[in-house]
Amino acid sequence: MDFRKYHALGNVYLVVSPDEFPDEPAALIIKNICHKHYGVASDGVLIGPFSSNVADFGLRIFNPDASEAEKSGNGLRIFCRSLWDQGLVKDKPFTIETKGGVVKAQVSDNGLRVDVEMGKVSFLSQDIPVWGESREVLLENLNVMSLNHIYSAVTIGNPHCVILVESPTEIMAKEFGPLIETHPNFPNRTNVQFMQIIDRNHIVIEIWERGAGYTLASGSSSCAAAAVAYKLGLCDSSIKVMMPGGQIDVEINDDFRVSMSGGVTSICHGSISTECLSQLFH
Ligand SMILES: N[C@@H](CCC[C@H](N)C(=O)O)C(=O)O
Repeated sequence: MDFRKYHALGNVYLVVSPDEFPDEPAALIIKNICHKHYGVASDGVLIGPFSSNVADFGLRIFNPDASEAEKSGNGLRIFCRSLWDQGLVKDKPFTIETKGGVVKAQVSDNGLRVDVEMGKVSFLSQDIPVWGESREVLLENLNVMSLNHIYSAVTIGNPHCVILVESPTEIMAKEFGPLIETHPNFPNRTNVQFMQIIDRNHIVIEIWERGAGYTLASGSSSCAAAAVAYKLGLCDSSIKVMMPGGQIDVEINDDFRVSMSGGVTSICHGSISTECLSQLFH
């Protein structure tokens, strides 16, 4: 199975052609591919381009636990870069269909930078989803390990739970992230961000990703956290999101449509052996 490996600020994805998957991708194969010891080491697998009736290209996004994500910001930027590397796009805007909606993207700086209009965020419980009556989920209480967290929830196609803290740490994300990801409030599980407001245009986040665990950066998490900061009146509409892996620039317009811009780096191309794909290691 041939793959292209990229990272976006340390968030690693493999891009694989749909031709490599004549059937529905098996969970074992996705898990093996992503495994850091038994596979190629990746935060997810991007399968595409598919043909699409509503966009220029179609994309499916898989987490390392083999769950399918509706959207991924870094995944999308990486997929755009792989299209550019294959000569399928140039420097003009184009569209991509994901399970979480159609996005518009543009590659620039000789493939090194990609901008994506990620779509409109919603804070409504039924859209995210979060259990309970219909409401915008802003500054609610979440009790985890006898500690009360104040969280806001948002979807940009995939679900996010943003928690305001004074100083986010990796330990915080790793300790509380898995418990919040699977908290009964979130029927589809959730991505989790611990967010510090630096000033009106800068935030810091630490991330725990649904189905992937601790990651150095996340595009949809950046958009979600920035949208919450803007919604709560803590930041302006132009926000630099700083993560352990680097920075993503997010713009939010008046009707909460969110765009992001950031770097993508090619790591390698390769081929995964059949024996690696099919053995049960874990
Ligand atoms: N790394 C991603 C998010 C990938 C999907 C996520 N784990 C989910 O299940 O929603 C990003 O850059 O957005």
